[in-house]
Amino acid sequence: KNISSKAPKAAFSTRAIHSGYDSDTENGALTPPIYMTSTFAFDSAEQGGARFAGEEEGPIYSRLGNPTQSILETRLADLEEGEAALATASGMGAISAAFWTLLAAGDHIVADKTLYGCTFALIEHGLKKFGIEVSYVDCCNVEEITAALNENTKLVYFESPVNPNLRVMDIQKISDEVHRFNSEIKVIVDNTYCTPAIQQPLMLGADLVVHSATKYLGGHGDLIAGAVVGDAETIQRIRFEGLKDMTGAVIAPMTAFLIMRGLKTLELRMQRHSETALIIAERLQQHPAVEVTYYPGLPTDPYYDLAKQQMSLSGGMLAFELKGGLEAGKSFMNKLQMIKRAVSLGDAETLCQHPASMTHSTYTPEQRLAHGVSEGLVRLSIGLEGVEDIWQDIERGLLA
Ligand SMILES: C/C=C(/N=C/c1c(COP(=O)(O)O)cnc(C)c1O)C(=O)O
Repeated sequence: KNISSKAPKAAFSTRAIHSGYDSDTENGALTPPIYMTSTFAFDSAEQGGARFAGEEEGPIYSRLGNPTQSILETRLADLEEGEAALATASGMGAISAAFWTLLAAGDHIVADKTLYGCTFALIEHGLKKFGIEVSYVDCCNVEEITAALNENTKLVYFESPVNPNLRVMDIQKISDEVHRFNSEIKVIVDNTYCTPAIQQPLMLGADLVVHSATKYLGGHGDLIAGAVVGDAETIQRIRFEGLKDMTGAVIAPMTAFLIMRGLKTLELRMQRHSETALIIAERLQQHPAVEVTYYPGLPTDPYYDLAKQQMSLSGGMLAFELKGGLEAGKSFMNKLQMIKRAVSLGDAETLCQHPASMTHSTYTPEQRLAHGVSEGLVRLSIGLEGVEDIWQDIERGLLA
């Protein structure tokens, strides 16, 4: 049962646990069954035809949809305050399915200058190859966005906070200004760093939200998945064009089940990640070996006020630079013992990586300079371990 449909809206954590699933329909099973099937039998030839024609509801084939996946999609749409959601095999599957569905040769998009490395690569080595124009701007400055809009602009795309440098954008202001110019332009926000537990871009005027569900939504470093959330019509188009035919980036039923398991503790985990990250950020900021610390929860952070306004918590991601630059950063990383040197983020385990040579190595050094990914930056995904254990590992690295 979608609890929220009966009473006044249930709490976020209640909906994260229950929304979209009714055990009465599944022999009382407390948790959603995993439909490990590639295809579904029809009662008759006519029923099969009716389902393909969209005249009758019901499953057809697991690339077009699967009951376990559908429960997850209902839940994600509920949590992000969208009409519908599409779960995909990866975050890049979600982003590419959206781009390929919504764009055609000759179209123009505006994107923030700093994007996750593979999103940047999708634009540079994918969209551009098919005649799509891109303007990279600093989306923290709304005037730069509106100045870049033209009659061919179809999408405005950004992450907030940004991976890896934690710049924050004013989602409401951007959405208002872009839609004032042309209400047909879709504002797409990558909400991976926050999750709906912290920030709901659709409530701030955005048209679509994308996620790497690999990260906080799954929350346990044990899957790769993605999601797009938005209005029913657009999600339907992305499902039946970008997903079904163009990317085939279909989510596995087992993965959908694991994400629903992760969602049950999402609010709890984001609270703990945020609480610990703030303590670590404050200590880093005060440490003599640290040049600069980026964390929107620090009162001294340039994005502190805006983050306070549009994010309920400050999240578990932070980044910093050491006074000795890149070499010191690498030496720091190589001294870590409990903290893992690994890309990805949002796991119970604290992870540390070097964007310039890892997640953002798709940018050339010149591009990194222009797009705001500095060579010495170290990124931390603060996990759920004890804060003193995390700090002890970090401090050991800093003493090096
Ligand atoms: C190794 C991966 C990292 N990130 C990924 C990512 C994706 C892409 O998501 P899949 O990896 O395709 O699920 C989309 N959007 C954002 C803001 C991301 O950070 C990483 O940064 O460490």
